[in-house]
Amino acid sequence: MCKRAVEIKEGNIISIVSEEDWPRNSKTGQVVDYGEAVIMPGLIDVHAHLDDPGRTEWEGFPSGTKAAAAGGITTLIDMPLNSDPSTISTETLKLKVDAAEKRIYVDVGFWGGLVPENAYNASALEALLNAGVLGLKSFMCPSGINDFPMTNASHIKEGLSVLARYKRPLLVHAEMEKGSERHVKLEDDTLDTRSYSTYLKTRPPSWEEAAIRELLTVAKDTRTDGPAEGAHLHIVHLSDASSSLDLLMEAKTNGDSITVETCPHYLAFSAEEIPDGDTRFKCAPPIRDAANKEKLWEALMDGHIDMLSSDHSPTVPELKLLDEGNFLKAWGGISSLQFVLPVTWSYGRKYGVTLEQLASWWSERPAKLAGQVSKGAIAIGNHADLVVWEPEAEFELDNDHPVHMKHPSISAYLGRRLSGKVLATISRGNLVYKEGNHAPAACGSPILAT
Ligand SMILES: NC(=O)N[C@H]1NC(=O)NC1=O
Ligand SMILES: [Zn+2]
Ligand SMILES: [Zn+2]
Repeated sequence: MCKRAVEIKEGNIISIVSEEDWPRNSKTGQVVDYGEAVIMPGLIDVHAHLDDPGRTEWEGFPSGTKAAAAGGITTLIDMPLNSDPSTISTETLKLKVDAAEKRIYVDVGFWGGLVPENAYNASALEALLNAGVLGLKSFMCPSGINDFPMTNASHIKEGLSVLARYKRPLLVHAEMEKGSERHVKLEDDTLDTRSYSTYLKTRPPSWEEAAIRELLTVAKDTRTDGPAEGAHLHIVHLSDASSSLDLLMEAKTNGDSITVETCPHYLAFSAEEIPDGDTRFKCAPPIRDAANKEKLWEALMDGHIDMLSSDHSPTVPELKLLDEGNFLKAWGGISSLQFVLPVTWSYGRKYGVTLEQLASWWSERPAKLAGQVSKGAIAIGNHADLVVWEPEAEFELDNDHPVHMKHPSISAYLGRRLSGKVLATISRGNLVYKEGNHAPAACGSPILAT
């Protein structure tokens, strides 16, 4: 690894100086020497639920962005659901932006929701895009949130045709309920609801495969000279590394404008090790078996999975039903925002993950997806969004570890030993986090597309 100095002025990177050139380039400004630590582009998490406004007892902009800053994330894009109301109109976007104002420690952009109510209303979607959402998000199965109903392929086709004019993406939660393929009947009262395998059987890989197969009937519109050229489809949180992934690889070969993310929890955990009743691990799609996890790593290392995101989807501890341990009734969602960098690094080392790959999965490609041309790389002219961290420093994620998310107790990572300690996080030149402390003021900026 080479030694470099990054020179920052007014929030931007103005030069990158090599070690030999330091003396000649010595400047009058403040110099901070981070010694042997690694300086990488700040992470960009394109998939986080901060639940603000309306469900701030679940998370919130201040706690969520403090956790992000402590984890080296300098930008996050907030999902349109789990807040109340959902972000599906210009009015509800305004509520988001107002709620973020002066309460965020890193930059925050917003996805808008594509729902049946607005899907056939091009002018409503245009208004939402004009108001600054970076793209849209929809579900192909029930979302768990009443004012965020699911979409079908025809809604998605309509959405893509509007997005094409804005060159912005549609993110899709790709699971489609196939009743006949549920391997358990939910009304069966002999089910062992504390057993993870019971839950796993309720959402088989065929649900992901069915959704992706359906999506690909409209994804071809995004090809060059297709009716939705300029639009882009992005599959969120892929868990199934078999047929679903094969379909996506084929679509890419055919020229569809399509990318896919997976999340650290699918790369760190496997079904076999999830204890009975431990609903901290419940998410959708579910964490699958160890063989699937190996295949996900292979696909990530081979470049078939494009990027990573947290899908940080917290709730209040009561709704995780940890006492009862009922996997069928507990809230589905993993709490992870602060830990994604050390988790990806710690669990990825045995696969030979490099720092360059981390920067590609967590910064460069997410920036491209979210249309952030001034972010995602340490380059002259870019925002000075940086994480300084020590890959070799190990720490125990025990009760003494400072955790900034609103409900640390529901995180499946608690109790793990991780390597990779964030020393400092710099967002647009501001030191937003340093060794356990945050900047006194919440100086992140809301990001609106123009
Ligand atoms: N509504 C919501 O956040 N759902 C998320 N939770 C989860 O585990 N998967 C999701 O899509
Ligand atoms: Zn989802
Ligand atoms: Zn999500």
